[in-house]
Amino acid sequence: MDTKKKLPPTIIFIFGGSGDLTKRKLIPALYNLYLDHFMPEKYIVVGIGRSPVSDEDYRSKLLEGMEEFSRRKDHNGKSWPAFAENVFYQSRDLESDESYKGIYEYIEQQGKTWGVQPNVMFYLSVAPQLAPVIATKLAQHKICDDTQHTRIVFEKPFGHDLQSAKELNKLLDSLFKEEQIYRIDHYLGKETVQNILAFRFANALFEPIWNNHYIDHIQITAAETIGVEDRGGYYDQSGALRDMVQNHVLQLLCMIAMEPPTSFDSNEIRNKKVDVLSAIRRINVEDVHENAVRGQYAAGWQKGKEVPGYREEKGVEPDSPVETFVAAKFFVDNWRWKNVPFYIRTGKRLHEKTTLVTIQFKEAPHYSFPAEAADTWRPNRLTFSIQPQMDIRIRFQAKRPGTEMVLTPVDMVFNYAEAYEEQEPEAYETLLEDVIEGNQTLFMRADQVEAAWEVITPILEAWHKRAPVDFANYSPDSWGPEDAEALIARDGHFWANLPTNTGKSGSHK
Ligand SMILES: NC(=O)C1=CN([C@@H]2O[C@H](COP(=O)(O)OP(=O)(O)OC[C@H]3O[C@@H](n4cnc5c(N)ncnc54)[C@H](OP(=O)(O)O)[C@@H]3O)[C@@H](O)[C@H]2O)C=CC1
Ligand SMILES: O=C1O[C@H](COP(=O)(O)O)[C@@H](O)[C@H](O)[C@H]1O
Repeated sequence: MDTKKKLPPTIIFIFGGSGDLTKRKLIPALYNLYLDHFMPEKYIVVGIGRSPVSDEDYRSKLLEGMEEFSRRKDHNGKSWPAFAENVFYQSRDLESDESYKGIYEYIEQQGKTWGVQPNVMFYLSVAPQLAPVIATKLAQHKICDDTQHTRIVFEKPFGHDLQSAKELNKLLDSLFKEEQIYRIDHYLGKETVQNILAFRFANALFEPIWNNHYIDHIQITAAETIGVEDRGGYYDQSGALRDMVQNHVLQLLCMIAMEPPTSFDSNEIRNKKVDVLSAIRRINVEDVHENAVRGQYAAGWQKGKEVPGYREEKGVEPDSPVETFVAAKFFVDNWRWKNVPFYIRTGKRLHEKTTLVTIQFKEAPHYSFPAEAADTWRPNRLTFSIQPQMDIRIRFQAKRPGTEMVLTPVDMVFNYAEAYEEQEPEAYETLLEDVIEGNQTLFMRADQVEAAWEVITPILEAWHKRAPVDFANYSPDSWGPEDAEALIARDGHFWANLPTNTGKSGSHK
């Protein structure tokens, strides 16, 4: 069978088709979907930007680096040239009405050629300030009507703060149906993130202990080694709290903390996540310094390479107060999670690229072993290693081989690469496939976005009021500022990293 599902003919407009995200993520994802037979039989991809580029040059530019980003080489008779035949470029200014007349006519014409009204996806891969302009013009020109035929995809950031997110949601609500709107959080498309739900809700084993009776605390780490690269202009208006915590980190928290859904219906899942976000205790602005820490990377060395400090990056103000690191402590005020701290940290130019969710269980209630047997006794720990290492591991005590009773912590590991031959899809592949098929489960609903903004608003306010202290306060290749260690150490814990013997069962520090 050539296509897994019979999908209607589809036109995919990528607004911002000449941009970075399109080249690095969107086109490789669409190409991989095509290779895997997940694209509709009839499709057209139209990149739109202002730069004048011919179709041929556009395709050549997209192909540069494709080897690096595409998972697979040509197979099953499918190839880049055959895919690219249906990829076009149009030079249009998306602030001008003329452009939308042209887009309208293009869709009409293509519908006639195919003999059917096509599904149309508009992917807004443009700067966020263009989003309301484009949405308004799409509606004014009756291009994005309120039928299921048209879908509109919004990249992050969705709003700059609670107020602007509300305004954008209000505008979109006045123009489109919620079923047409896809707000992307690419972490939700990651295979290992989706597997948190499978792990929790497809297995009966863990649910009875998934609560404050057995869980001591939870940690979420989303660490990156890169700096802001060429996105300094954007990042300096954003910072780590907006860029990572408001969306990706809080969504991970929701996956861990949500109640079991009654079905896999997209609204049911999203309702359960909104419940978590609404239950997160709002930190008083005056108490933010006790619950949240910020940092900014200094100049220094990383993996043998000299790297600039944040304030020396292109597009960044030389006295920028913007944070490149955040650590915070949250509580989810409900029956399940009462008094269980959720520690989160994220930052750039850290020691390792790693995204980890760690569930730390409480200590065994009674040590029946002799004290000398258990000097490295550790409480049980479950770790979801999201990336780049992809595994789920459970730490437990085992007897070390020998005549003496000596206990050491070991890991039982489920490793994706060892368990499955198939290569996992990139997040954008999963998400684009869902938009093509009209499945909103992995996309943010309006109330979800607003609830997440509400969680971070007190921190934004407190940091806006108080000048940052001691910036730049952490070195490249470190784990962030010392205050982040203090935040968790005050509660008698320390940040968890993956054991160095990653991927194999073995002893655990
Ligand atoms: N790049 C990344 O890694 C990530 C990006 N994002 C988000 O994705 C979006 C796009 O980011 P990115 O690709 O990096 O941005 P770029 O700056 O690389 O690209 C912006 C695109 O917008 C086009 N554009 C700008 N103004 C107009 C206009 N008036 N009319 C038509 N086209 C216009 C540009 O075309 P031209 O220059 O030809 O006019 C270009 O194609 C942003 O919202 C960003 O926050 C989210 C996560 C990661
Ligand atoms: O959304 C964003 O995510 C990336 C990190 O994504 P990952 O999939 O590589 O973990 C981050 O670098 C970027 O600043 C942020 O906008």
